[in-house]
Amino acid sequence: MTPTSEFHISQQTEKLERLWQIAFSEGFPLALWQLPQSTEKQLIIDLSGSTLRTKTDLEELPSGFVMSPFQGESLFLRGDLYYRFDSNNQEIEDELQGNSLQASIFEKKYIDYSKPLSAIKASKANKSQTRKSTISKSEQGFESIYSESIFSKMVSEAIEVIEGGALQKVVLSRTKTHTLPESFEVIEAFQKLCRAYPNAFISLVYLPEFEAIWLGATPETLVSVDAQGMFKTMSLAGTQSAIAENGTMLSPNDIRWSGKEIEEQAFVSRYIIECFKKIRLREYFERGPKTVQAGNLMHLRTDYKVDTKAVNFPQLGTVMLELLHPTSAVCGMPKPLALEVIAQQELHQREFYSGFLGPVNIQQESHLFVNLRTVKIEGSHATFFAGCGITGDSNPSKEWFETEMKCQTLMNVIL
Ligand SMILES: C=C(O[C@H]1C=CC=C(C(=O)O)[C@@H]1O)C(=O)O
Repeated sequence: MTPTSEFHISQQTEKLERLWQIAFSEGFPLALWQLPQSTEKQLIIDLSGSTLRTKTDLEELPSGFVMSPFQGESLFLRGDLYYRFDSNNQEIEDELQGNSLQASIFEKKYIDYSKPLSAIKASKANKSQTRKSTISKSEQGFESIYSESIFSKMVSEAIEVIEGGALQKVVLSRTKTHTLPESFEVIEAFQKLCRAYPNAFISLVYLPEFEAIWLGATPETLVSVDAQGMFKTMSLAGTQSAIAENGTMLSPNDIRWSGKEIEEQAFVSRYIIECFKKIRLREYFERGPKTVQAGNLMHLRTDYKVDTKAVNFPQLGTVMLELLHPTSAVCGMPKPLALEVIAQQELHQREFYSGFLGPVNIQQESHLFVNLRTVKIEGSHATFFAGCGITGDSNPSKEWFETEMKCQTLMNVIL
């Protein structure tokens, strides 16, 4: 190998990290992700200077990345620059790249390979140090507005509403904030999640206007439409640990579900079928429920599929997205009352937790996921979000423990 090609290879493996650091310090919104069961990482950088707020219309939007809060308008990150990297972080350069001129202008302007990556990281650390001072004081370790007794009281009050008869299910959530270790690096954390959870959608999104980075490993597809026009969604609910008491990993066949968990997941399936009924769509394929593993957890999942070409319904993705979100995997049934109970009971704003996110119109595909198993990073603080489905048969301390396990999915890997 010649010294020049060695230099090229080291440039290539560092490129992902350099692009992230540069876009972050210059204040460009950007998103990095790995689709489930793929080893390819994709990155887009929005150079427009302001993030667009828009309805997620899959027929109208150009290539980009959608980040939607639980309630309110979605943000759209334009894919001005688009990169793909293989499992060794080597850039994949082929005809799909499509923006080579803009990319080379950007890279010439901002990337200085004579400056070691460590120096760029150090200047970035100084920036986030400045941000840190704007965040409320925190003890070392962890803090939360929720204690087990506060959360259990919320769950008990929700059960009382359910017993009153008007509400069938509600998903209540909580947060938990930690100080990040000194050695914490977002790209490294992202890579760790990619390795730990190959079946999840792993994402890292920087939103300068919120001064926050969102990192996540969600197991739940909300709406996906592939290049062949195949629409997919899923009903995911019911949670158990995937780890036995002796510390060994369980297999899905070892799991037995209680009536409460079966009912909780059936509510989500029924909700999806109601959405199909609203648009008089009968030609959907349904498979499940089956037990699936999501990292340290097991869930019950039913998959739904529609061939939009066969039913001549190209806008199905957009129409279903509008009907589905928020599903009763994150909200409840009936939806309006569940939203009221969430607003009354929860002490935090959900922000982007339990919203949806994902690439839109990239290589003629759109893949939107429910933003679960997610953490918001602001300066040196990480806020974890987790929720659980409450039905009439819920037990408050079990629900607390369930949210604890859901926070662990990310905490185990990044803290
Ligand atoms: C609301 C969350 O999970 C949903 C998805 C799977 C299982 C769930 C449950 O068992 O409650 C939730 O519906 C979360 O992870 O914060």
